[in-house]
Amino acid sequence: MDFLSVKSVYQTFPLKNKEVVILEDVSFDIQENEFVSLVGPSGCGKSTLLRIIAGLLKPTSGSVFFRGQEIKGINPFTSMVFQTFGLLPWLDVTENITLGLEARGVPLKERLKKAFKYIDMVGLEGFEEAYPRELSGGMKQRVGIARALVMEPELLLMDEPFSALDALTAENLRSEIIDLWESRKLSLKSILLVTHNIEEAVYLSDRIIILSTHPGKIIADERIDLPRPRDRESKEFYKIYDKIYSMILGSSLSKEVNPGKGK
Ligand SMILES: Nc1ncnc2c1ncn2[C@@H]1O[C@H](COP(=O)(O)OP(=O)(O)OP(=O)(O)O)[C@@H](O)[C@H]1O
Repeated sequence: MDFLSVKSVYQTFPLKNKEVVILEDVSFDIQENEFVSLVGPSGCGKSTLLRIIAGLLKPTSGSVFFRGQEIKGINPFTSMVFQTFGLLPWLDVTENITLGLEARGVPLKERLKKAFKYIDMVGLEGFEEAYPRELSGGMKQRVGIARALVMEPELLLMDEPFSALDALTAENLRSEIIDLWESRKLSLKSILLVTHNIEEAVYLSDRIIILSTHPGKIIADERIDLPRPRDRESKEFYKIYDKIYSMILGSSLSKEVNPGKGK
């Protein structure tokens, strides 16, 4: 049985009195212990697809299954990390992290115990009572990651989590996420990452799924078999990078040259 299965998902949105197809017949599976990235041109529907998997958006048609069970409503096996962190400015670090647990009805003592565990794990000790405005971008994203992990998801959904950070901070957080995921100490089994950054996708993923745009359709599903930790300078790394890059470029160029194609 597949860990996560997305089956024949279509999504349309209204635009100027017309229904525009954003996602067309999107189907793929993710297995346990896989790190999968979703890449594709801007506007191809990557974030929409994450929201559908999280159960925040009901697709126009099609379904999402988790371990064979159809997800109707919020997907309790997932939590999400956002590009712009999504923190509530009037809550401190601990309160931001425990908000979801509170909504689940977890008692205060247990909420705090779990929050402190994940605050430690993401390296935010000493900042328990800090407010988002007092934190750097990297620290805000650490709160975002702790807030997602404290829900003990089996599948972590990450929507461009590193793209608002400076290069060095992004690099540190990438390594830490890989270490956390590889440690297998958490309930976390698999990660689905949305990214524009092809190098990041090749560095992190077991598989890269490429979406075309207008409408968003899967055009490739590439397995990355390079051993970890990966060497960005290696010939093999470059080869895969080039291949993914050409596929994305090819799909957006063919749409510019022949915009009616695929409709
Ligand atoms: N709720 C909505 N109502 C109408 N249109 C929407 C809605 N949500 C998304 N869209 C449209 O759907 C398309 C896909 O958006 P989405 O954010 O999923 O793309 P994306 O691939 O994540 O883009 P980017 O890489 O730029 O973040 C866009 O054209 C967007 O304007």
